[in-house]
Amino acid sequence: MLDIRALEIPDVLEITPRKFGDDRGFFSETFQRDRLKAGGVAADWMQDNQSYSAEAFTLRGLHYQEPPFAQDKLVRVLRGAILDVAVDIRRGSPTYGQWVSLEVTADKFNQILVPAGFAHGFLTLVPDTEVFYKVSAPYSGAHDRSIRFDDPALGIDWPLGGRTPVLSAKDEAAPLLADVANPFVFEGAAR
Ligand SMILES: Cc1cn([C@H]2C[C@H](O)[C@@H](COP(=O)(O)OP(=O)(O)O[C@H]3O[C@@H](C)C(=O)[C@@H](O)[C@H]3O)O2)c(=O)[nH]c1=O
Repeated sequence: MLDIRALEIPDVLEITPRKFGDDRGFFSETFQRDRLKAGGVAADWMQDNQSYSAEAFTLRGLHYQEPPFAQDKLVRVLRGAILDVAVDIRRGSPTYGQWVSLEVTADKFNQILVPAGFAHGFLTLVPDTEVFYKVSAPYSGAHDRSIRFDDPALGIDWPLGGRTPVLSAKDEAAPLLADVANPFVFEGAAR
């Protein structure tokens, strides 16, 4: 069993797998291909990624890979909590340049599905946060792109409370959406 909920941009989904609790703890099928497929999420999952961020207010993003290495991403949190953000960068999309966010946490046990054609990033809300995600295409450094997390054209409301986030050198130097090569074109809603 799987709870699937469309977010404000309906190609972005919150997915919550069933959790079976008992005296020992719990059990859950955190990924089940056919059940996801039945819910409209048919990706050829290719690679699993895990990242650990030591500090709260670590911001990774906004990232995407250009075709033919564009990735759907299915993101969950093993430890800690993040605010996950997806930005629609599909030219011609009715929601082009708009973003959605979702708190994804180990406690909520939820996941977010971010399709290809979206730039993706997250902010850790607590220290020692571990994120685990499946992607539908392998990593290609030559196709990897970043957009500035604070691009004024996007106006993402990161809950930083005036703090400067911990960023990689790559993300620190990232260009604005208007200045990146962006080959994505809207071809209708994914589901
Ligand atoms: C993403 C990735 C990175 N790497 C290497 C490249 C680099 O030396 C090191 C760290 O890479 P990054 O700084 O890009 O890691 P990070 O900033 O965590 O990048 C990730 O951010 C989130 C928001 C995403 O959406 C992911 O797709 C990915 O872009 O790991 C791989 O070998 N395979 C991969 O799939």
